[in-house]
Amino acid sequence: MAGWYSLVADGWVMDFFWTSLRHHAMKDLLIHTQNLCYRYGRQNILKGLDLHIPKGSIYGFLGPNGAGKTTTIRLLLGLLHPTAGEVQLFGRELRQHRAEVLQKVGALIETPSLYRHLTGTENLEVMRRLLGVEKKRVAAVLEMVRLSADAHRPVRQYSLGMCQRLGIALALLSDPELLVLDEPTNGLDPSGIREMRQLLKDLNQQHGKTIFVSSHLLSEIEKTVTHLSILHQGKLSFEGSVQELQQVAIQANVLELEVANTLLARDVLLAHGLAVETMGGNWLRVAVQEKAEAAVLNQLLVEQGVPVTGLVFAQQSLEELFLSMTEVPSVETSIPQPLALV
Ligand SMILES: Nc1ncnc2c1ncn2[C@@H]1O[C@H](COP(=O)(O)OP(=O)(O)OP(=O)(O)O)[C@@H](O)[C@H]1O
Repeated sequence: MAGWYSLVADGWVMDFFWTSLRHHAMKDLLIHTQNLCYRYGRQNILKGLDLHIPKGSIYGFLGPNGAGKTTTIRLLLGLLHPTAGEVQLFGRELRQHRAEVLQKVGALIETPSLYRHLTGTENLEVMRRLLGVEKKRVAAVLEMVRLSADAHRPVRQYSLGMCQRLGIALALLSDPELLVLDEPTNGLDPSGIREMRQLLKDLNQQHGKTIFVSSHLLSEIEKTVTHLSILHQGKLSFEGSVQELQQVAIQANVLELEVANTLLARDVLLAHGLAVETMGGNWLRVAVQEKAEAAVLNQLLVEQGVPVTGLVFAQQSLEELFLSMTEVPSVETSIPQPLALV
């Protein structure tokens, strides 16, 4: 039986939940990667990513620090070349149509490069001239990121959240259809994070922007995104809608058992190939696929001389599911072990 971690590793999630995006009409995908691979020297960072970012979505790209999010974004923007696989933007292969497709993309990678002695307006004006866009875009993008009131203050007086919003305003100057944002909430306080979430929703819903946003925290973007993928050790462990991820969490039942002898119970369960986590007191956690397995496990433990004194189902939160998909599992391995002698 698969545990909640091996459930993902076994491809169970892929088989049952990677459906809606894979079958999205290709013309509706603003970003599509196939078997995207990247290596720094001998280190394989990305091992065959198939990303599907639908037009009109806010797509969260999740993974812990060092997972390869920035590397992926650099590949999407043509700043790095894949060691294998390809990137399509707006249905066209990036390498062959680079200039044409990238003019429809605005990007913010990590912290924006800003002239701190210049005002918000002046920073935008410098970029506006470089891009050759209309003068009225400056006021328009300041309004979009809600910086109009602070536009004439020098950037050195801006908070980190204001700097991030000015960075997004810079990315919006050319009126791109697609915004690519690398961890825009990094380092922001809770109110800055809330403002950023609202800004992304407004840009999506009121201004029609498709947004690809990376983050290492599900909780920061869970309520904002329409679709998401989870990057783990160079591969995607999930891609789909938020509702589909919730379905995975619901189906990944976790059974909590109170037993008289946790060491013996643990050995019995491990010997049957189950993923077991020791909790406080006399409690153990076991991942099961169906609720009916509770009765089977109860009987098994009793037969092996371990009375079960408590039995509760705990549903995984999305955050727990995300952690189980991206961390080295805290559960003990499900390698079968010999039964301990009573
Ligand atoms: N120029 C480089 N040369 C060698 N290795 C690199 C280089 N840039 C990144 N790496 C490595 O590639 C891996 C992925 O890095 P990347 O910055 O893409 O991850 P990330 O998911 O964006 O992480 P973070 O959230 O910490 O920025 C890391 O192990 C990193 O050390």
